[in-house]
Amino acid sequence: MPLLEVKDLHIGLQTQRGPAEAVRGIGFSLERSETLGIVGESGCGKSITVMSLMGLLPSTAKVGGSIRFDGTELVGLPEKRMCEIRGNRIGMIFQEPMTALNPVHTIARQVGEPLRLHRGLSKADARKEVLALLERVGIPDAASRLDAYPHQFSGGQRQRIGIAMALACGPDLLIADEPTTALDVTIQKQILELIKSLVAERGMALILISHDLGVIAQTVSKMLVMYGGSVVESGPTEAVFARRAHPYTQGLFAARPVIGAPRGVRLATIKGSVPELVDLPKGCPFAGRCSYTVDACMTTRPPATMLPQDHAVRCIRLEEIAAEGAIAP
Ligand SMILES: Nc1ncnc2c1ncn2[C@@H]1O[C@H](COP(=O)(O)OP(=O)(O)OP(=O)(O)O)[C@@H](O)[C@H]1O
Repeated sequence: MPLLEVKDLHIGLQTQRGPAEAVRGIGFSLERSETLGIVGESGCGKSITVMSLMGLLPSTAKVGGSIRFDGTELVGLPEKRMCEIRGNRIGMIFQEPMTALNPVHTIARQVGEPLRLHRGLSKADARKEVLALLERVGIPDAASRLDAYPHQFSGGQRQRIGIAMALACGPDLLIADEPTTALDVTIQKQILELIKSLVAERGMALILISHDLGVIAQTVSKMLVMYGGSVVESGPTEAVFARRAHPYTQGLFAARPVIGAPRGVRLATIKGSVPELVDLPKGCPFAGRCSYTVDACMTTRPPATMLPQDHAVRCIRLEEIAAEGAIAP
């Protein structure tokens, strides 16, 4: 049984322009200790997807389909039972560490809180455990800083504290939503290395959201490419990187910054912008921006075509695009 199995997940949200589907029938699964990346432009539904795994969607959201975590169905799970899973079996690291940290509580209190809540540890035992965690995530001189407040730490250190909090109860699944985006470039690498080493050391499964394809390549073994609330391509990271079968994936690769590119060379961008949820076409979500679009793309939801190695692509023009030699080697 996989640790996590998501099937036909739909998430409806109330937007300013009325109700809209932010996630439109996605599926994936994750074994214990497996690592999965989610890529896609801003607004394509990555955060909403992982928020649904944590039971943290707005109360007006409508969720359909199934999210099975270690045998328990999370869709429709009462909040009390969801609380037993969130922060205990599933830990989350946020883009902005202050999302997880409370400015008015000491580090010892807040990192220790999940330990007291879920593990029933005494204050003194939680404090000992917090010290060990802070030392593991690389907070210098942690023993003398247990009673400090978040603002007394740098941005990188706050993210380390956020990681300690997410790990406190030894979760089976760690979710990291753009965990390095808000940090200085030099710190980004260190935080990513820390996450990777902790995931390997503790045998946790990982879901990493990143817009950085380099980070995805270095960190996860399989990946989803999302667009307009759908998964347009998925598979082992190596296979997706090698073939880039969907026109949207090709666009993402073409638009990525290349280290060492001559100055003044402009990056390619994907023409057009992400459509608003209420304006998504009935068929392929990318149809409005894709240079291969034909009429059928606007009306038909593309079924998944399976390529070797469990690599799936949702594009009805896959064969023509391959025949035109448009696929990058
Ligand atoms: N609470 C909300 N109410 C209404 N619409 C929302 C809400 N949260 C997100 N959305 C919309 O849902 C869509 C998906 O958002 P989501 O945050 O999941 O995208 P994302 O791919 O994670 O982008 P980003 O990288 O910017 O976080 C967007 O169109 C967004 O505007």
